[in-house]
Amino acid sequence: MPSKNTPNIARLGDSANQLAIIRQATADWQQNSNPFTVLSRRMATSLVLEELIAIFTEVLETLVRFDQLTYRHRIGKQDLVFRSGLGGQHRCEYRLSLQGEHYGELTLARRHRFDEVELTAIEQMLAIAICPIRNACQYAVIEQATLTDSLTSAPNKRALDLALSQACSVAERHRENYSLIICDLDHFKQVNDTYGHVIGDHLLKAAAREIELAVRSSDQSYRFGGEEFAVLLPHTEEKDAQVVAERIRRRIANLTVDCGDDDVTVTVSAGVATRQRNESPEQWLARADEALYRAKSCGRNCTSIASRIARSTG
Ligand SMILES: Nc1nc2c(ncn2[C@@H]2O[C@H](COP(=O)(O)OP(=O)(O)OP(=O)(O)O)[C@@H](O)[C@H]2O)c(=O)[nH]1
Repeated sequence: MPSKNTPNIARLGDSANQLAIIRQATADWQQNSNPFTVLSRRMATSLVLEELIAIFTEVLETLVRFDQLTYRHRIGKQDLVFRSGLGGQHRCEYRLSLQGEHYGELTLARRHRFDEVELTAIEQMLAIAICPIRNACQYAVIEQATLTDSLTSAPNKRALDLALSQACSVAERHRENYSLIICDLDHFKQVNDTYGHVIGDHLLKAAAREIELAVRSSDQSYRFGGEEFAVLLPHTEEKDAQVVAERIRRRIANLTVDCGDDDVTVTVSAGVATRQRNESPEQWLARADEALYRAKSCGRNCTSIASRIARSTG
């Protein structure tokens, strides 16, 4: 049953004439080539910030000439910069905000000044674009949150799953070496039991930071379980990944968290697996896990390398 605010065909009347009017109005709106209508129509088609900025740039260009458009925004840890064209010495800059929230900066540049009419046109276009841009920014925040561990701010298990399957495709296509390290803090239950969960959480955050500091910026670390971390290393063969795992292990062994009377320390065990040809993300992860299990069995605070599995090619 439609609510009292929902326009429905019955309330508009049953006449074929009224239906025709609605259909014609929709067709007019869809075919209208006025840049403002085109912009509002096209901006409603995406929730992806980069696509919206590309649409905005394309439609604005039909109205105002400019040499460069730059949009910048920071969402969480991510700096977004979208740029098209080459710059000029005259600029107009807009700080995009709506209801007190900031949604990035937009800069237009060209070799000669923007006049009053052009500035008005740009501002009217921005007035249309701001709501879709706000929606895309909020969507990106939510999307980022679903990929981020809330305690350590490291990417989470879901992010690792996506990265592993992407790494498998790239590794297969380009015959690249990709390695995976799985690290698990040793006897972490004892830390929680002895010092409490707050200290346990501090230690987890500190361990995540140490792992991040131990790897190159092209590598990515993840918290993928309670006290389990993973590092994905592109273009890295087994022996180099082992060096990184050992560096992580030493950094964590040197880590202390001050808890008043005591300095709490922890060690980590690590398993290293370099992806084999035709290996699925699950098989790769399972081999890294098996290596970790071996490191735990060997007394912990050490690194173990995954066994290679011979595969039939037939
Ligand atoms: N403080 C804190 N503890 C967590 C969190 N997630 C998991 N844990 C704890 O991590 C501990 C993991 O314990 P186990 O799986 O028995 O492993 P362990 O004690 O580290 O032993 P080994 O892995 O065999 O060396 C459990 O006590 C969990 O409660 C968290 O977010 N915060």
